[in-house]
Amino acid sequence: MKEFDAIVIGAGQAGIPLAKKLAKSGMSVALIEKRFVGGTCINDGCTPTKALVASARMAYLAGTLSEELGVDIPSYKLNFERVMARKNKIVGQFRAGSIKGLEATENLTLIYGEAKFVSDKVVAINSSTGDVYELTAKYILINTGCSPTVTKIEGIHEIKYLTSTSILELDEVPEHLLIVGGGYIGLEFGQMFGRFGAKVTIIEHSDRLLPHEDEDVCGVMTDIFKEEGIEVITQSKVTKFEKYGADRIRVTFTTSDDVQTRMCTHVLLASGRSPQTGNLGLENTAVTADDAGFIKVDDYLQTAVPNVFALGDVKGGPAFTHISYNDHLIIADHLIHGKKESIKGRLVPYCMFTDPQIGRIGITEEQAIASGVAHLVAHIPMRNVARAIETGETRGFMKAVVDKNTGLILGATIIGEQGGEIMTVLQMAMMGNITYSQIRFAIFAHPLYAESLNNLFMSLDA
Ligand SMILES: Cc1cc2nc3c(=O)[nH]c(=O)nc-3n(C[C@H](O)[C@H](O)[C@H](O)COP(=O)(O)OP(=O)(O)OC[C@H]3O[C@@H](n4cnc5c(N)ncnc54)[C@H](O)[C@@H]3O)c2cc1C
Ligand SMILES: NC(=O)c1ccc[n+]([C@@H]2O[C@H](COP(=O)([O-])OP(=O)(O)OC[C@H]3O[C@@H](n4cnc5c(N)ncnc54)[C@H](O)[C@@H]3O)[C@@H](O)[C@H]2O)c1
Repeated sequence: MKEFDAIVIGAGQAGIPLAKKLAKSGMSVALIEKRFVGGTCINDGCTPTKALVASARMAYLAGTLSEELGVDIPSYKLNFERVMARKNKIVGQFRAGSIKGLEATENLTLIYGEAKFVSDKVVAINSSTGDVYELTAKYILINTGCSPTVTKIEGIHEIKYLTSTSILELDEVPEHLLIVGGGYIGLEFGQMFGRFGAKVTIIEHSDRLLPHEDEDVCGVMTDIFKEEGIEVITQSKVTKFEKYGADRIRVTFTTSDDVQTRMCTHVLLASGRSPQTGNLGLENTAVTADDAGFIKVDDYLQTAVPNVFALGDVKGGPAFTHISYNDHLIIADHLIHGKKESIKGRLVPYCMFTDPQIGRIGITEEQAIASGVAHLVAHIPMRNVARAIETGETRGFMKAVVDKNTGLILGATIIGEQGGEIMTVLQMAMMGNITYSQIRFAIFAHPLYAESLNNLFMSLDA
C-alpha cells in the first residue's frame, strides 16, 4: 500500500491550495478528485454563474436601463449560444490554470478517482482508469463539498428536472422556468433567466424570499423581482410534478389557504445542497456526521478521528468559497507551523450576485433585536445616494447595525449595484474596530458609493 504524509480528498476551493501548501512544505501529498479539478466554485458555481450574470446584466442595460440613460437601443438580440460559449471558455480557463498549478507542484500527486475510507487511516481509490488500490497517510483531509439536493416531491423522477449544475448545460432559454426555492441559487438563476427572456416563477416554502435576511431586505428584493416580471410565490410547498403533453410540466403546490397549479416547461430545484459523504465510507471510520451527512468538526476543523480534518462545505455551516479557502489556511497553519487557530467567531461576509447585489456582513437587525444587544440602525435608501442617482441604479438601500455603547459596527446589509464592494468597506471597518462616527466624518472620494457611508451614518445624528 502506498504511503503519503497527507491525502486530500476533493480538489475544491480548500483542497487545492491546501494540497499545494502541504506539498511545498515538504510533505508527500496525494490529491484525489473524482470529477473536475476546481470543484463546485470553478465548474458549477461561482465562476459560471457570475459569467452568466454579467451577460444577463448586459441584456438588462440594453433592454431597460439604456432608456432611462437617454440612449435608444431600438432592439437587441440575445445570442444564448455565445453567452454559454463565453461561460464555458472562462470555466475552462480557470480549471486549466488550477490543473497547471497542481502539476507544477513538487511532492504532489494528483489522482483522478473516487476516494472511500476503508478505515481511519486507509482510503481506497477507484481510479478513473479503472484501477482500485489503497493509500494511507498520517493526515487525511476531507474536502468533498456538496451537491444539489434532489427534493423528495411526488413525480420528481417522472420529469426532467434541472439542478444548478445541469441548468448550466442548457442549449436554449426555457420558455417558462419554475424554480423551487427562493435562496441564493433560486434568485441568481431566476433573475438571470428572466433577463435572458424566460418567464420565471419562484416558489418559496417560507413566508418570504431569503428567509435568513431581515424582512425589509426580503421585501425590497421581492419588489425588484416583481418589477422585472418574475412571479414570486411564498409560503407555498410544491407537492407534485406531472408531465403534461410533449413539453410541459404541471406543478402542484399548496399555499397557506389553497392548492394551486402552474404549467411550465422547465423546473429548477434550488432548495439547498447536500454533503457528498454518502459514498465516502465514513461508516468504516470513527468520523461522525450529523443527520444530514455534514461531517462534525471542532473549532479547529478536526473530526472525531485525530489527524482527520474536514474543510469547506462538507462540514456544514456557511457554504461559500471564501470560507472553504479560509478553512485551508487554518489547517495549513496547524499542520505546517503548529499554530492552532479557531474558526469560532470569524467574520463571514457574503454577496448575492443578483442585480442589485446584496452585500452582507455581521449580524442582521433581527439578530440584534433577538440578542438583546443595545444597538442603533443606520439606514439610507439608494435613491438618496448621489452615485446611484447619477448612474440610474437607485434600487436598494444601505443599512448598518451599530453597538449603541461602543459605536462599533455589528453588521451591515447593502442592496445596491456594487453592494458587495460597499459591504467590504464596512467589513474592513469592523476588522479594524473603526467606529461609525469615524466613518461618518471620514473623507471619501466624491462621488463614490462609499462616500455615502458618510450619509448612512449621518442618519444616526441626534
Ligand atoms: C450555483 C452556485 C453558485 C455559487 N456562487 C457562489 C458565489 O458567488 N460565491 C461564493 O462564495 N460561493 C458560491 N457558491 C458556493 C461555492 O461554490 C462553494 O461554497 C464552494 O465551491 C465550496 O468549496 P469546497 O472546496 O468546500 O467544495 P467543492 O468546491 O464542492 O469541492 C469538492 C470536490 O470534491 C470532489 N469529491 C467529492 N467526493 C469525492 C470523493 N469521494 N473522492 C474524490 N473527490 C471527491 C468533488 O468532485 C469536488 O470537486 C455557489 C454554489 C453554487 C452551486
Ligand atoms: N452568491 C453566493 O455566495 C452563492 C450563490 C449561490 C449559492 N451559494 C451557496 O449555495 C448554497 C445553496 O443555495 P440554495 O439557494 O440551493 O440554498 P438556500 O438554503 O440558500 O435556499 C434554499 C431555499 O429553498 C427553500 N426551500 C427548501 N425546500 C423547499 C421546498 N420544498 N419548496 C420550496 N422552497 C423550499 C428554503 O426555504 C430556502 O429559502 C447556499 O447556502 C450558498 O451558501 C452562494
